[in-house]
This record gives sequence, structure tokens and C-alpha cells, in this order.
Amino acid sequence: MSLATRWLELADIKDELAARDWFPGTSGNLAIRVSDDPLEFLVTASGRDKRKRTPEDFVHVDAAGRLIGEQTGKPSAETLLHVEVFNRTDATCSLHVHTVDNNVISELHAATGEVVFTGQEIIKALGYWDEDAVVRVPIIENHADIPTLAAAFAPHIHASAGAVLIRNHGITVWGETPDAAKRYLEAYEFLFSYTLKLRALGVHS
Ligand SMILES: CSC[C@@H](O)[C@@H](O)C(=O)COP(=O)(O)O
Ligand SMILES: [Zn+2]
Repeated sequence: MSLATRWLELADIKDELAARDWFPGTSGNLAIRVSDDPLEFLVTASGRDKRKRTPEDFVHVDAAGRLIGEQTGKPSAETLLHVEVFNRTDATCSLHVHTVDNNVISELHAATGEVVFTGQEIIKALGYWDEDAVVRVPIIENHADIPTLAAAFAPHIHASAGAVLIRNHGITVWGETPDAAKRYLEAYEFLFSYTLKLRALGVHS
């Protein structure tokens, strides 16, 4: 797939997530694979308002997250997390957002290092079709030092689809295709929101 096609795909996903208000305060970053050999990808430029659509929204980087050639703009500060996903799996898209729900869930379940979901129809959107399937989302501590954060994140990357919560920071979700990554992210955020609403009603699942 061409760079231009990939750019448009990621820009459309960015617009859809922006419409959900999932990029508060310039938070969040998105990445899409452009080629496998050598591994190259597009990633959001750092510090930008991801609700706006501009020609400077993404930069083109190599397998280590370094700019390829002359480009204005800086790769996302959290590019190394996407580097880990793309180097370890065949995922084509990796999405990171900060929402109030994913932050609260990460704090509530931090002590156990994971949040577990079962008995929810929406887990079919994550590819779990068994009635008693169990979905586990690992929670890692937030580290200001990004190589340290990436080292804590990497052991939780097992397949071309997955998700990791970063405590009081956000979630990173990846998938085999850009649409799959977006679907997984939406399903996880649904589960987080549902769980918090139940808790607010005094029900603990
Ligand atoms: C502005 S708060 C969020 C940042 O510190 C970071 O966590 C984030 O998600 C966005 O950083 P960015 O460098 O724009 O990709
Ligand atoms: Zn972040």
C-alpha cells in the first residue's frame, strides 16, 4: 500500500477518534505501517492538536522510530511504543489515547496488574466468541522515561492484536488492520465505560 493511501487511512481514523473527543490536551498518538522490509511507518507528529487535519499531522519513520529523510515535525514522544508493536508483530496499526475512563480503570485495577472482562457481548468485537471467554488487559506503571516505559510495555506484546493500559496515562491498542485496531479500541473503551457506570451504581464486577 502506498504512503499516500496509508496517510489517508490514518488521517480518517484520527478524525473518527477526534470526533469521540479522545485527544484531550494534544494527548494521544497513532501509527500505521507503510512497509515491512524495511519496516517503516507513519506516526503522528509530536505535540499537535490531533483534532485538526493538516499536511503536518504525520511523519515517516524507520524501524527505530527515526525520521526518514528531510521532514519538518518531530515523531510522537511515544513512538518507541509503536516501534515495539511493529517490530514484534504483523500489526499494521497502533493507537494510543488518553480517556478519563481508561485512566480511572487503570488506577482502580493497578494493584492486580490487569483488568478482566467476561460475560459481555462486545468482547466478540475483540475476536472472543466463546460464551465464557475471558479478556484480560494488562496494566503497567507509567514511566516518564520513554525507553523505560517501552521496556515495561514490550513483554505484553504477544500477537498482532492486543492492548496495554498505562496507569493514569492511557491505552495502546494494536491490530492486524487499521479498522481492526479501531474496533478493538472502541470495544475496550465500551468495557471501561460500562464497568465504571456499574461501579457508580454501587455494583462491583
Ligand atoms: C500532552 S499530554 C500527553 C503526552 O505527554 C503523551 O502522553 C501523548 O500521548 C502525546 O504525546 P505526543 O508527543 O504528542 O505523541
Ligand atoms: Zn500518551
